Amino acid sequence: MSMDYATEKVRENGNGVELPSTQRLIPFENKEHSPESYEDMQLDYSPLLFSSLERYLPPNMLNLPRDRKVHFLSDILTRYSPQGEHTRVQKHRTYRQKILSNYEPRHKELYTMNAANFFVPSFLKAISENSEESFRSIMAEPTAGVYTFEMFQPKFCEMLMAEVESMERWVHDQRFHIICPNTMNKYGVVLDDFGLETMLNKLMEGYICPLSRVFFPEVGGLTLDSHHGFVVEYGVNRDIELGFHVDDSEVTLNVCLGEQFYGGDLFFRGVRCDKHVNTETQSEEVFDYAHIPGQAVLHRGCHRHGARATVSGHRVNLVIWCRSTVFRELKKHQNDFSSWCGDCQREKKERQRLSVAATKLELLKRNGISAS
Ligand SMILES: O=C(O)CCC(=O)C(=O)O
Ligand SMILES: [Fe+2]
Repeated sequence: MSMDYATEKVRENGNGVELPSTQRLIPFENKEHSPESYEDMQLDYSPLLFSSLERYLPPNMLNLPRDRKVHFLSDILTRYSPQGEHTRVQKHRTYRQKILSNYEPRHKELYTMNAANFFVPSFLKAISENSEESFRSIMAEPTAGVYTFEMFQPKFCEMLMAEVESMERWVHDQRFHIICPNTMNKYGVVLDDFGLETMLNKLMEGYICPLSRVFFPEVGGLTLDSHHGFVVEYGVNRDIELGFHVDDSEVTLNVCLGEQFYGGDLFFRGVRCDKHVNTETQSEEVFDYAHIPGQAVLHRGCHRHGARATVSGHRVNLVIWCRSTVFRELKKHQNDFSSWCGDCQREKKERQRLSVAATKLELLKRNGISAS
């Protein structure tokens, strides 16, 4: 089975460049500082990016006026972006503005987080208790690192599907050319592009982060700071299946919204780091999951998976790829991921086994020598 990296179109070809030492962010997040909101400002990059980066400002800059901080951070971001990337960011901004100023939402209530109306009570209770015990009380972990639980109210799922239908009708009527959810799914919409970014960010911060902090701390679950939120659709005249891949995320939330369908099972095949992404699957890593409307699946982005053919009916899933800038940066400086990669773990065990064997042999030899 060959492996694909599912990516979001606009993130392809990102490169980094070295910054002059005079203009640097500090290497560790200042957790005591509460960042300001930049949502009301006209910016070249996501306002959320400015809020996340604020915690990395040199201490003497933290209390400067917002426009000074924006200036400093934009300068850094522009240096990081090769011209192509910068143009892409600008184009994407214009693209979103075009949608936002023309598309009339069908269910405005979806665009603001309303926990009591969105989530089922058991989920809300577990989140408010905020402990591993409370999370486990509403979850199953059918295979290591895959958590399933009831999350959304049926009304929310119906409204979101109706909203997506209305977005698609608008796209069709306007003959608007939309960006696909990612490089693999051709049917569906990027919810962030249609004005749901703020709501989905609240969903990530308030309702995914508490879980990822407990279940996925070693892959950036402690520091999720951005997301890519989209809906994918399968069935007749849509995508049929989804090939074997890893997500462009640290943690993925995948919720089946509906409707009626046969097939479409998710298949999981073990967690891997970039180096081992194409290695063989071990029998204990094989796990298949049948989607149930309203049920969420939470897994690491690097847990290799795909979706089997939806053989009849229509399947609609909400997918949120959650990312951590800090984790991605740290990953560049490491090469042993044995705390989560199945093959790094196997390699480490093998190294330990060889080392124990070598030590035993050495001891035997020494004993042999001293015995003679
Ligand atoms: O169709 C599904 O449920 C899987 C979707 C998925 O894996 C993805 O979009 O990354
Ligand atoms: Fe995926």
